[in-house]
Amino acid sequence: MGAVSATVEVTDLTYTYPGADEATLRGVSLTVEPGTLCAVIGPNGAGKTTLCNAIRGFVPHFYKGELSGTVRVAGQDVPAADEDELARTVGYVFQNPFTQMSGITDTVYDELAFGLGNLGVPALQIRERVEEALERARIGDLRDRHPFQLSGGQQQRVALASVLVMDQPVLVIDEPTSQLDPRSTEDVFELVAAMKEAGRTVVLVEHKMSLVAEHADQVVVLDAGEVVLGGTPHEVFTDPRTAAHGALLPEAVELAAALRTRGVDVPGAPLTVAALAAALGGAAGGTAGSAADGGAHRDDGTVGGLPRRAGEA
Ligand SMILES: Nc1ncnc2c1ncn2[C@@H]1O[C@H](COP(=O)(O)OP(=O)(O)OP(=O)(O)O)[C@@H](O)[C@H]1O
Repeated sequence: MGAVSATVEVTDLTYTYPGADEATLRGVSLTVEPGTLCAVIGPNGAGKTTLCNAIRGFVPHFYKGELSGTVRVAGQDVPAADEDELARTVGYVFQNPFTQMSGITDTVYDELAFGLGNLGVPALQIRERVEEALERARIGDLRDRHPFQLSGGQQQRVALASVLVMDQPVLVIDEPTSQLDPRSTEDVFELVAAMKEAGRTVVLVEHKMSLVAEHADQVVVLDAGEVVLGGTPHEVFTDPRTAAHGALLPEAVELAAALRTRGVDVPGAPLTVAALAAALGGAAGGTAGSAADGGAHRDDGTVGGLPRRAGEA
């Protein structure tokens, strides 16, 4: 698949829902480079979903309201862009995979083919792309199942595969794992990581901060519609202002703080449990991945089933 690389650029974005007294987003600016993952975190009601909707054009195309500032994706001015054009550039996966199913297909295979058919992609190409997406999302065994008769975790993988198959360069993913068990959560993140490694630009809202610490290149903290902090996971999660703004912290950061208050010397600033274990001198899962990345890399020389980039350890 050959998704072109695309930058997401939000500049001084202020947005007010129709009829609302106050703006939900206030002067938000962020840049997400191609092939990187930006996690948007912050307390409930901070405006994270609204920001996702601004990047995929639902704000203001669908919700209307008043918007100022700019949102650009792959050079396109999102509020002015044609919706079909945007659909080719931005894929999205939201919390409830059930609502993302088209509702008019009888099999997972047809569900994946549906969007491509709408775009007028030739049948042979559709077949090739669907087969590839089934394989990458490791849902080949579900191909003949009805999309509505799958578990939540299976549906979320199908939702991600139906984005993967469209080959959009930008993905907006809003709390994809909130309804999933730990195993399905891991599966979904493996796929998200693989999409990033394949060069896609990812904007992710996620409340599980250990996953954010492991996968994000950049973390943006939203509070009451404003970007109050931003930086690498290390910068954001070691900054005391993050928790003060009502954002959650990775469990390893909480654990390290608790251990320190009990007089345990925890060297460095471990963000993942694996890194914490390594810092404490324990077994951190052998040699799979560095302590800093929490062992996200697999031992078989691939990342989520895709080859590692050249030069990657
Ligand atoms: N369609 C809408 N019309 C009017 N106000 C809305 C609409 N959708 C969201 N809001 C308001 O915008 C604010 C931000 O909501 P948003 O869902 O973007 O926050 P969030 O950070 O994603 O929250 P959560 O973590 O709870 O999902 C809230 O005050 C919410 O009530």
